[in-house]
Amino acid sequence: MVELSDGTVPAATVGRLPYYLRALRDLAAEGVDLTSSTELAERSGVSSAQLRKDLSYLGSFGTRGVGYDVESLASYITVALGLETEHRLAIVGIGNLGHALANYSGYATRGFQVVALLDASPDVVGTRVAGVMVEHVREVAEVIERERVSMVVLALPGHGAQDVADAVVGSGVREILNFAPIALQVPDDVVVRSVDVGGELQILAFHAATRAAAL
Ligand SMILES: NC(=O)c1ccc[n+]([C@@H]2O[C@H](COP(=O)([O-])OP(=O)(O)OC[C@H]3O[C@@H](n4cnc5c(N)ncnc54)[C@H](O)[C@@H]3O)[C@@H](O)[C@H]2O)c1
Repeated sequence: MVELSDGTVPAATVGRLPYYLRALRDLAAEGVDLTSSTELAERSGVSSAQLRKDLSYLGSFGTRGVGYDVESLASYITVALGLETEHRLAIVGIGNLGHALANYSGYATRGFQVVALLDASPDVVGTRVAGVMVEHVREVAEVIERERVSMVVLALPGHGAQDVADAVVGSGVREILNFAPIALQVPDDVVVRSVDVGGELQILAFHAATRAAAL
């Protein structure tokens, strides 16, 4: 039994596990049964020392001179990440971003299913996106209960996001992926992961500026 939630596994390690899992699944799809830390690290975009350290937090894996068993390590990480049971997602805010997220086809293979879409606009409510009917955000609590939603993605403007987050948390959801440009206030037992493409691009711009300054 792996316990990732008790703080014994560093957050940065947890953040890299999905990359290891994806690399392992690619290897399995290619018919590879055994892999080395060098190969798995290379495919995951980390050093092999980092990979070995990360995996050491989860337990003891691999046989010296033989490598890692692809299937069993993938299963172990799948369990560690809580992906052996499917997570049911709701997306709130079905504009440009919400449409793109709803239509993303990669959820199923990674343990997720989009079961509910919500918006506030009459232009969108009642339409179907990726096969799911968009419902009004005022019904978010009922929808979460009916569809047994376990995670919510917020893709609405910043000004409405806190109210929606409060309703979502009030309905029992403890994991939120936030694209709205605000820092959400949530209780301590709620995990919010915020995505900021603009911020990531600014970091790349910093590296570009640093490289240019060094020339
Ligand atoms: N974090 C990132 O990297 C990133 C990237 C792109 C967009 N965004 C943010 O994501 C949000 C959506 O962007 P977009 O381009 O899809 O905008 P958009 O205007 O196309 O869509 C926003 C949608 O949210 C709906 N909405 C507004 N208030 C709502 C409420 N209270 N409850 C439910 N739905 C509501 C609108 O009706 C609309 O359909 C914006 O806040 C934007 O800043 C973030």
